[in-house]
Amino acid sequence: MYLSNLIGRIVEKQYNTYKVQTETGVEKAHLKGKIFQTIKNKSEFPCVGDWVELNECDGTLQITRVLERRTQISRQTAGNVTEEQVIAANIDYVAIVLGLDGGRNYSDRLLERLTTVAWNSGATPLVILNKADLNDEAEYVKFQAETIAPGVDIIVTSVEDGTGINALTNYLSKGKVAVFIGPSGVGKSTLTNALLKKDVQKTNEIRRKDKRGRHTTSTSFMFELESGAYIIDSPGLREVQAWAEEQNLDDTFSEIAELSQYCRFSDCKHEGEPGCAIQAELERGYISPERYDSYLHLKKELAFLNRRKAEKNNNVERQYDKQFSKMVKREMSKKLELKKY
Ligand SMILES: Nc1nc2c(ncn2[C@@H]2O[C@H](COP(=O)(O)OP(=O)(O)OP(=O)(O)O)[C@@H](O)[C@H]2O)c(=O)[nH]1
Ligand SMILES: [Zn+2]
Repeated sequence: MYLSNLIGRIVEKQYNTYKVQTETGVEKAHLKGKIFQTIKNKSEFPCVGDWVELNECDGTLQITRVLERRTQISRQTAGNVTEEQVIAANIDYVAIVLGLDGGRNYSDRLLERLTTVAWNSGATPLVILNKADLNDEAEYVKFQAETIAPGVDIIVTSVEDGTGINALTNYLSKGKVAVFIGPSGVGKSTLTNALLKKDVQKTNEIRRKDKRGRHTTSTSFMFELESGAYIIDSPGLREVQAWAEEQNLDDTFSEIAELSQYCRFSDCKHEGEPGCAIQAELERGYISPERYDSYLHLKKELAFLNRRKAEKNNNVERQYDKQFSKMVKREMSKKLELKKY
């Protein structure tokens, strides 16, 4: 039997093996060889959350096409290559989880960085300040975080005593997809388990498998909650390296973006130019020096990333140029040879 143009959604990815949710259930699927001819870079490979077209041939499913993504969260490929790797697609919320238990589990700078990555995804960023039971000043940290991530909803939670779990559940209605990002140990898996309720056992099994092979596994999952919402858990999202555009900084640092229209020069870099509105507000104390430094730092980091991206594109173009000139030479020499006769 041969069926074509079935539609499914990828719910699990391990290297190049996929599991796809179709109308009839979850099934294994492979990439159709032909798809490699149309894929130009790593970011176009199907990932968890992608809607795909499938062919069924003798009981095996083949992924033939990835449908256009509404949103996507990416990171930089590990190592020195500047390449975008999409980790999850068609997500509605990027939930940035931070811990209120002190140490490295919360910092304004980390929040700025992760908010920038979240804005770049096209999904709605959401901040979860977890472990409220371990901090008497949770509401104060929330207040502070609101100034660091303007325009982003912030939920204070504790899996320990149940604080905020209902508030979080309100976002996760039928069909919505959320991914948790944040440093290790802030409670991402614990939160997932709390949201899953009935299916705790199942997650634990999966988590154990995941934990055992943390360094070797690359399995990403999409879990369905009772409400019909989904949560994506991916090792790739645990150590998210910034992959964003400079313009995403305007969302993260919206007050700086707004103020910069009052700078004397329209291309003001806010680094000591005369008539700089940012500098003026910095002196008045409206913008903190730490936030200003963080802004410049992230801006430089993203500019660097963009330069490397551009260089890479140039290299690709140069390669095409080389191939083209080789082809021209070949054609020319053919013509010359023809002339000889
Ligand atoms: N007191 C308290 N402890 C919590 C809370 N949430 C999680 N924990 C504990 O924090 C520890 C780390 O939680 P995990 O869920 O493994 O953290 P994670 O973010 O998934 O960490 P990685 O899997 O390494 O990325 C565990 O011992 C949890 O029991 C909370 O709200 N309150
Ligand atoms: Zn300026």
